[in-house]
Amino acid sequence: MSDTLERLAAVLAERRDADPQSSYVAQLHHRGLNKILEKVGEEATETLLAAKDVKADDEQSRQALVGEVADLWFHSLVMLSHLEVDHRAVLDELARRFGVSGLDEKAARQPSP
Ligand SMILES: N=c1c2ncn([C@@H]3O[C@H](COP(=O)(O)OP(=O)(O)OP(=O)(O)O)[C@@H](O)[C@H]3O)c2ncn1[C@@H]1O[C@H](COP(=O)(O)O)[C@@H](O)[C@H]1O
Repeated sequence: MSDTLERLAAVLAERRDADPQSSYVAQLHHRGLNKILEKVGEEATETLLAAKDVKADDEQSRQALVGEVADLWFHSLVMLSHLEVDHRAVLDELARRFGVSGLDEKAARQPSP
């Protein structure tokens, strides 16, 4: 997965200066942050709707969710690239959190009564 992310992130970076007529990603960069955020929001909503439709014995509904999450991850990567935030910082943050229980992390954040 990480290799695919690396390769995709490299393409997204190249597209920052590409011709919007010939590339969807260049078109998004050209249209600007608001358009990119609109797409992220749209894909997040489509992900929620697809997730609600998943049925255990229905492979088609599971694949539909996979497709929507791929759209969401893709547009989130375009957003990071547009803002020049290195996607590896997100991977590093997940690695930093690895093994730290969400419950323990939350308890450490809350002031004791
Ligand atoms: N992974 C993707 C990818 N996933 C989804 N999409 C596009 O994202 C869009 C999804 O938006 P919608 O379904 O809402 O489609 P739409 O209604 O046409 O979108 P809007 O008119 O609202 O903008 C579609 O056009 C998809 O083709 C992607 N476009 C590109 N990539 C990757 O990015 C690379 C560079 O793409 P280009 O910049 O187009 O060469 C490609 O080689 C791929 O690896």
